[in-house]
Amino acid sequence: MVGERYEVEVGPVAHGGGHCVARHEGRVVFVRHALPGEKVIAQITEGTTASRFLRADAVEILEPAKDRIAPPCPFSGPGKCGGCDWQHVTPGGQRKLKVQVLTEQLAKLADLTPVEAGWDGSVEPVGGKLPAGQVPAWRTRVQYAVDPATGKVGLRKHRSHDIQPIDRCLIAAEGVTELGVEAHDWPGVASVEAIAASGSSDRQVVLTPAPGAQLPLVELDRPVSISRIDDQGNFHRVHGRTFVRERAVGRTWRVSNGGFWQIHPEAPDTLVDAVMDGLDPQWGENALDLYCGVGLFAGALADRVGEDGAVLGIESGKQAVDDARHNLAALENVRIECDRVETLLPRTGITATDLIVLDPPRAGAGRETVAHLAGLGARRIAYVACDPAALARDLAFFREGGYRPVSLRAFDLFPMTHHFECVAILEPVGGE
Ligand SMILES: C[S@@+](CC[C@H](N)C(=O)[O-])C[C@H]1O[C@@H](n2cnc3c(N)ncnc32)[C@H](O)[C@@H]1O
Repeated sequence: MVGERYEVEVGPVAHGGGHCVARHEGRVVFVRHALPGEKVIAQITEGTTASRFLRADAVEILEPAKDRIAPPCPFSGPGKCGGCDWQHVTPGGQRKLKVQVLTEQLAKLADLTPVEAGWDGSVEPVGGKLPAGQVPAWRTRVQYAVDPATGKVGLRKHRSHDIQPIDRCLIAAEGVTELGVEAHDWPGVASVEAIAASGSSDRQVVLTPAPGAQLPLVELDRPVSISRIDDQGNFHRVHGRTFVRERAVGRTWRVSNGGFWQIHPEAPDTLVDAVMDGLDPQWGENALDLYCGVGLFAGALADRVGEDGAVLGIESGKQAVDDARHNLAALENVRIECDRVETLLPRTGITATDLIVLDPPRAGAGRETVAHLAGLGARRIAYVACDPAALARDLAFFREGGYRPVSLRAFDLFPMTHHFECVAILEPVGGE
């Protein structure tokens, strides 16, 4: 089957892999590099005659959609780099696809229309609208793979360990490009993560050595800190600092190796603004910041609830907790606990709070955690989500707990890919 080609009519975009749904002889085919409404030649990339569904790449476009453009990136296309899904789509067209995905996930998993979710049905562009064919350079963290045969970096192909060699990533932030990682040889290295902090000149590379190899001497085009990851996933300083300083929401944030920080430079301010607008924290209120990372939302909440209020952050990453405590050390009304939310919440003894922010990983918070949160009687809850399916599932659980979304916003914080970020504000059903 793999390698066979069929003419198909392309149906709607599907959640998750940057692909659209088509059918061949009754069987679903997930087609990448296609757009809804197109007629294409799809070449099968995965599946057998026994598979429930097939995967394919659109290798020839017979009838193009009006949102199709020539991919500006030479490394994008069938069988090439798996990093971007939608280089072949206008910026507006990409946001339309994201709108369709969110609409479908809300309907399917939460039984909500956009209006019922408090959503205006748009995915908001971030950082200004760009004309078709121009690519925003937004990725402040890029994970390169190294080809062991050549020592040159590249990016992984879609659903593959194979590497597409590259000499430039168009979505990489200027600070990452300036490091010149692509121009160097990396013998003995399995992967290179390049980080360019926003609002500071901190630059860092994190190297994963190939098994049994010695790290090479690294000389890049500008000063850079270097760390390495051992085979247990622990970070070690090689040169310079083991953290970068990011600037956002009026503060400087220490983010150590392995700690979470939003990749788009405008994401922290965009998301904090959306959460604070939605929650409208009042002086003296108590708030929870769950899955708090290095303390982004906790800091903003603490400023607003003031010394009469209190904020508790919970985060499971030990290094992120150290960073959060360091970043917010000047705020006496903030406490950060290191544990898993689902483990710690039932043990905190907290039975009520005014406000909750939760920003869980892709899997979402899940039924039990949501049920616990719904029992705390919060006036408002802000749910920050990087996966629309997990958001929709958790919104359905919140409904069981007596909460409904009163507003939902979606932000195009990962242009050229199928990813986007949402902020939902929930209130108890029945109001105040
Ligand atoms: C999407 S990030 C959000 C971080 C932070 N709110 C921010 O915007 O910078 C999710 C965070 O949750 C943490 N995490 C993952 N699973 C967790 C769990 N079960 N309990 C607590 N924290 C968890 C991760 O380490 C990560 O820092």
